[in-house]
Amino acid sequence: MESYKIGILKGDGIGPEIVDEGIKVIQKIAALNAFKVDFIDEKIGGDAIDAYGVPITDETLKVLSTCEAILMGSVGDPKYDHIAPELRPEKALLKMRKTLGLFANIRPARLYEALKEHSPLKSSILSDGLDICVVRELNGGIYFGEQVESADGQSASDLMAYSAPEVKRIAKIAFEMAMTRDKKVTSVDKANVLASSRLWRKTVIEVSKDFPEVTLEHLYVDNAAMQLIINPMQFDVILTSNLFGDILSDEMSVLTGSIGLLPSASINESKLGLYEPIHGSAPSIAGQNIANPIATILSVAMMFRYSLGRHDCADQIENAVLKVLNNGHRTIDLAGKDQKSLSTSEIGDLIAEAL
Ligand SMILES: NC(=O)c1ccc[n+]([C@@H]2O[C@H](COP(=O)([O-])OP(=O)(O)OC[C@H]3O[C@@H](n4cnc5c(N)ncnc54)[C@H](O)[C@@H]3O)[C@@H](O)[C@H]2O)c1
Ligand SMILES: CC(C)[C@H](C(=O)O)[C@@H](O)C(=O)O
Ligand SMILES: [Mg+2]
Repeated sequence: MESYKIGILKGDGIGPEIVDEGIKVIQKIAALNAFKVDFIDEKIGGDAIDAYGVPITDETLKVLSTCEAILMGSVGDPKYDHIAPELRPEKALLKMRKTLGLFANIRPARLYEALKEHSPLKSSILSDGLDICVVRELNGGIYFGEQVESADGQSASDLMAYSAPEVKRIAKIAFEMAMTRDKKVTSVDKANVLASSRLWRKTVIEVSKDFPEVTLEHLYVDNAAMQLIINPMQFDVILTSNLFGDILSDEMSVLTGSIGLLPSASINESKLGLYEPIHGSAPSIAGQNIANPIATILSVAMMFRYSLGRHDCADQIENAVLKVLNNGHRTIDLAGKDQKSLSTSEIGDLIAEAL
């Protein structure tokens, strides 16, 4: 019997609740398609700090590197806001992304017909639905540049640096993605101000020559943030750097109705992938069984598509999510004022049943 080894990182806040629903869906899919899954539970973030004193251990990273894919919930909690920067829960995520070489962060956003009224945008702006894929560079830029804090605590700096090979490899992913979609890439930078963005733009233009069928446009990030609101239909693939991609993807999630819906894949050269919702640990709703698990469940679908090569299972999961939404089932982030909301686990049950 075919079998897959999947690393599980529940993490902090709503992480354990939403990952449990992801596991529920994997178990049902495995039963339906007659394959076996070995779940390897590891700790990350505050959960690891409490157990081991560090947000991720080298042993955990080693174990994860032997998996075919990793499913993560989220990390972070205000209670760790004042510990040393190297020990923060978020540092674990950055270390894992870097150590495992997960340089390509794919963040698709789709507005489902059933959720149209949940988008803050007028229906005239969203006439044909919305289907955008952000391809975010995840191993470089300001997240990994030199950080300096003066001894007197009066100045600090973060370096935003990119090399041409780093830009090239993520640009290639974006153009390849565009070839499977509407053949348009919008590269977002700040080339009117930043040297690293000028290198970014020059390199993206070079890579575009290998993809003559793809239309390439460039936008400055400030304008891109505005264009996402006034004319989101113009976008197909958005190619951008680590920081800009982080910000624009949260903005984009709102257009689809809720940040609780958006999945992500972070992939390396050998297709090992980390799959996680784009949102965080949502501390204020943690432990109440009310978080939306759909972003996590759609991340599981991406796992089957990108790391496990099981497009059939990915389609099955995406169709089940669609069915549940079309039947009007909602967690509290999407329930109307007079509408009954379902819990995290009830939505997970319904999706598993709909498979
Ligand atoms: N990948 C990650 O693990 C990740 C991503 C972003 C933020 N964080 C961390 O999470 C913590 C909280 O950060 P934040 O508040 O800025 O962002 P957040 O994404 O956790 O929450 C933003 C808002 O969205 C809501 N929300 C998020 N996910 C939801 C879901 N599934 N269902 C319903 N509502 C949801 C929250 O309640 C909150 O109102 C911080 O420690 C931050 O560093 C972690
Ligand atoms: C928690 C944080 C390090 C992370 C990021 O900035 O990449 C998060 O916001 C995300 O979007 O995955
Ligand atoms: Mg983010």
